Amino acid sequence: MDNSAPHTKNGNVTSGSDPKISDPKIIVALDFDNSNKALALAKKLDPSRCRVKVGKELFTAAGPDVVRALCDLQFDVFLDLKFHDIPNTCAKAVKTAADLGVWMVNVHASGGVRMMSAAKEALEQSNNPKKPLLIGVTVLTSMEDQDLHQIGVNKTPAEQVLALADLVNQSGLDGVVCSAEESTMLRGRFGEQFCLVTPGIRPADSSSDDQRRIVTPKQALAQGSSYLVIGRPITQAEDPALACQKIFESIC
Ligand SMILES: O=C(O)c1cc(=O)[nH]c(=O)n1[C@@H]1O[C@H](COP(=O)(O)O)[C@@H](O)[C@H]1O
Repeated sequence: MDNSAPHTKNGNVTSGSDPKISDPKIIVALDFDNSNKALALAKKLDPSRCRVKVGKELFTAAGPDVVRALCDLQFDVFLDLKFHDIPNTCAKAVKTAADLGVWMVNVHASGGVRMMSAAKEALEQSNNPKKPLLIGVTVLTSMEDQDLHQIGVNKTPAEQVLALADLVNQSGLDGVVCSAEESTMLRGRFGEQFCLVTPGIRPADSSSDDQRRIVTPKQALAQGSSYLVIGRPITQAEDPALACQKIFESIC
C-alpha cells in the first residue's frame, strides 16, 4: 500500500519530491524534563526528515515556550497532552493548544463523542493557519488484555481500539493514536485519509521498555501507519541524529 500521499492536510507535500521528506513519517518524542535538553536534541535533527512531539513531561516542565521554540526551529510539533475532560474544558484546551501553532493535537477517545465533537468545533475557531490535525487516543500501546480487564474493559485491545476509533470517526476527527498492530484493520475500515499515528515503534535491535504492542518502523508503514512516534530508541541513543537517520533510511 502506498501510504505516503494521504494525510497531508497541512500542505506539506510538494509534487514530485520525495514524500518521506516532504511529509516526514517519523515523530520524535522529546520526553525530557527541561527545555534545554529538548532543544539541544532537536537542533541535532532535521525538520525535513522528522517531526517532534511535546508530551506531558516536557510541557509540564517547560510550558508553551518550548513549543514555540520548536516551531521557530521549523519543526512540525505534535502537542501530545491527551486531553480528557468535560466537553467545554476539553474544547477550550484544544483551541488554546492549536493557537500555539502546533501541527497536531490529541484527546482521549474515551472522553466520548460529545467531548470530541466539541474539541473539533473549537479547533475550527483556532487562528492557527496550519489547521492542526485532531487525533483521538484509543488504547495506549503500553496496555495489553490484562490491563484492560483491570479497568473493567472485557474486550481485546484490538476490539477496544476499533470501538473507540469508530467514535473518533463519528466525531469528525482526523484519525487516531493506536498501535501499528491495529493499523491494517483501521486502514481497511476507515480508508486512506484517516490518520494513523502509531507509537510503540521499536527497531528490531531495541528494548521494548514499558511498551507492549510494538512493531518495527518498516512493518508499521507497511501495515498502513501514517506516522511513527519514536522516543527512547532515538533520544536515549548514543548518537540520536544517527539513530534517527538509520530509521529514516530503513523506511525509505
Ligand atoms: O499519544 C502518544 O503519543 C502515545 C500513545 C500511546 O498509546 N503510546 C505511547 O507511547 N505514546 C507516546 O509515545 C511516546 C513513545 O515513546 P517511546 O516508548 O520512548 O518510543 C511517549 O511519548 C508516549 O507518551
